[in-house]
Order: sequence, then C-alpha cells, then structure tokens
Amino acid sequence: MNKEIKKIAVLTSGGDAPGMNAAIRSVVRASAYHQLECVGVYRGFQGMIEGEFVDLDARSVKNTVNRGGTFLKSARSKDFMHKEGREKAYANLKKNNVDALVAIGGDGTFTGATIFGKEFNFPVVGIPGTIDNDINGTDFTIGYDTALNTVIEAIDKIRDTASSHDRLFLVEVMGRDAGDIALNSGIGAGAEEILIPEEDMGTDRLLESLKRSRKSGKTSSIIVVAEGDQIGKNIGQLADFIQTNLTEYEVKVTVLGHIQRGGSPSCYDRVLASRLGVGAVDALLDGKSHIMIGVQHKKVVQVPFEFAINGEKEIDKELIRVADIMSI
Ligand SMILES: Nc1ncnc2c1ncn2[C@@H]1O[C@H](COP(=O)(O)OP(=O)(O)O)[C@@H](O)[C@H]1O
Ligand SMILES: O=P(O)(O)OC[C@H]1O[C@](O)(COP(=O)(O)O)[C@@H](O)[C@@H]1O
Ligand SMILES: [Mg+2]
Repeated sequence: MNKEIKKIAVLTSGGDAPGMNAAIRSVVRASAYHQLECVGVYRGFQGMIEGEFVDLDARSVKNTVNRGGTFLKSARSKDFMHKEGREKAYANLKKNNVDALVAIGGDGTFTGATIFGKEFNFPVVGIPGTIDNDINGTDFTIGYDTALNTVIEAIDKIRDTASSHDRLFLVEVMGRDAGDIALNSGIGAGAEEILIPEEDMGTDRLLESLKRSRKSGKTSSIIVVAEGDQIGKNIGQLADFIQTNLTEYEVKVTVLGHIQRGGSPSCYDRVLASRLGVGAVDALLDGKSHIMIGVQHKKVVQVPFEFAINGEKEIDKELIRVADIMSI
C-alpha cells in the first residue's frame, strides 16, 4: 500500500455521461473505506486551475448513484492546454494537500491527464466516462449503455410515425469519431441502414440499397447516421440528396442531440462506475499512475493511458455483418 497517498482529488471532464455521479460516489466511498481524504474538483480541469474544491465524505454522495449528469459539473478547459494553466492547477492541488488525482472523462481528458501527470510527476488514474465508447482497452465506457437505451427508445417512437406515414427517417445519433452508438442502436432498433465514421458506404451504394428495400416491400425505413459519418454530407444535405434521387420516398430528419447524454444511468452503468471507482483507488494505493481502469471480458483491468488514447479501437465487423443481414 502506498502510504504517501492520504488525499485523493476526483473530477469529471469533457462531455458528461450518465453514471459519472456513480463513479464519483465510488471514488469517494472507496477513499473513505481506506481512510483516505477525498476532495471533489468542480468543472473538470478548469476548476483545478481556478481552485474550486469541495471536501467529500462517504455521506456527502448519498442519493447520487441514480442521478444523470455530474454534480461536480464538467467542462472543456482551453487553459489546461497551456503550461501556465496546468501550473496553476498543480499549485492548487499542492495547496489543498492532494496527493493523487482520479480523472473521469474521455480521450481528451486522458490526454490532458497524461501531460499533467508527467509534467509534475503527479499520480493520476483515469476512469472512462463518455457515451461514445471510443476508448481503447475497455469494452465499455460509463454512460454508453444508458445512451444506447435512450436512443432505441427514441427510434422506437420514430418508427411508429415512420410506418404510419410510409416515410424514410434519417436519425442522427452522437459519436464524434466513433460508430459504436450508431451501430448498436441501429441493430437494436432495426434500422435499414447505419452510417458510421469507420466505414464509408458511399452515396451510390446507399441509394441502391434503399431502392432494393423498396422493391422488397418495405414501405418505411430508418437510417441511423453517426454525427461523424464519412459520407461527406451533413444530415440535411444527405436528406436532400436522397429526396432528389428517390422521389418515391418522403424523407424526414431527426437529430437526437443531447437527450442522449442525459437521464438516470442504467443498472449496467451504475455497476460499471462503482467497479471502476474502486479499481481507481486500489490502483493508486498500489502505487500505480498514468493508467486507466477499464473492463475487459467482465474483469476490471489497468491500461496505460497511451494505449487507451492512441490504440486503434476497431469497429466490430461481426456487428456490421449482423446489421446487414437484419436489414435484408
Ligand atoms: N492535448 C491536451 N493537453 C492538455 N489538456 C487537454 C488536451 N486534450 C484535451 N485536454 C483537456 O481535456 C478536456 C476534455 O477533453 P474533451 O476532448 O473535450 O473531452 P473527453 O475527455 O470527453 O474526450 C479538454 O477540455 C482539455 O482541458
Ligand atoms: O456537448 P457538446 O460540447 O456539444 O459535444 C458533443 C460531443 O460530445 C459527445 O457527446 C461526447 O464526447 P466526449 O465524451 O469526447 O466529450 C460526442 O458524442 C459529441 O460529439
Ligand atoms: Mg472524447
């Protein structure tokens, strides 16, 4: 056990995700379990720079496991991208006698945490919290499962009206550079086509496929489009393009947007967050740093930040095949 660690700071950074509160709660309670002090930092790295800290004990995180968002708030901090900002942040950690940091966020957060940890030789452990599921070395990120359930609930409703009016709906889902939300929600909601950033289907193939669907007797269709898809058109342009080329369809667009980031976390996300928080405190006490705590094949694992950020997370080809077969 690392006796030098007596006080741990925890923060949430980047896009918020359902289950972040459960992860904070877990870090706080695991710290209390090991008789360590715990302090929360408001608004991610920006709050570290501005010295916005709050003492957190085991009871202070009651009624948080079920709440969406993050009570510590989140931010995207430009100041942390510069050395002067990070120096201020380090000075505030020292002033508050903090010995180690747990950063809950996505790839950007881990990039900042790596730079900071190395610059000041400061122990940092990450917990993957993002709806995008775009972190290498963990099968799931906190918030992803909840977001998927939110998306399929929404698409089920769109399907009702799509089929009543025989319409073609383009539904845009989140995932800046990652198709996990689109691919999995598309299969779960029975989409005809799924457009993801990892694969460029091309507009000609899309039109051909939609024509085939029509011929096979489909009267309404749902196309799930990841916001970062590579087809080279935004969702409005894509809708116009399909409408112009396939006049037999009546095309509508729904952008699901930030509803995907809200809501009470699913049981899966709450359990995942609880496990990863305990794993983060265990790792720090074990003298580990510059690692992310993730889950692989149901087991909690430790993954170097470099791998989590830079490793190529490939889209699951088997899922693409299943999606193709389901939309015959
Ligand atoms: N290269 C970097 N150097 C320092 N800080 C960074 C760097 N990249 C990201 N960060 C910090 O991490 C924050 C969160 O990253 P962002 O990409 O917005 O979200 P996420 O962590 O969810 O991917 C950024 O606002 C910034 O403060
Ligand atoms: O809330 P914002 O700033 O509009 O960001 C939207 C982005 O955040 C996400 O929801 C989550 O991304 P991060 O976890 O990398 O922040 C993306 O899917 C989406 O592109
Ligand atoms: Mg990110």
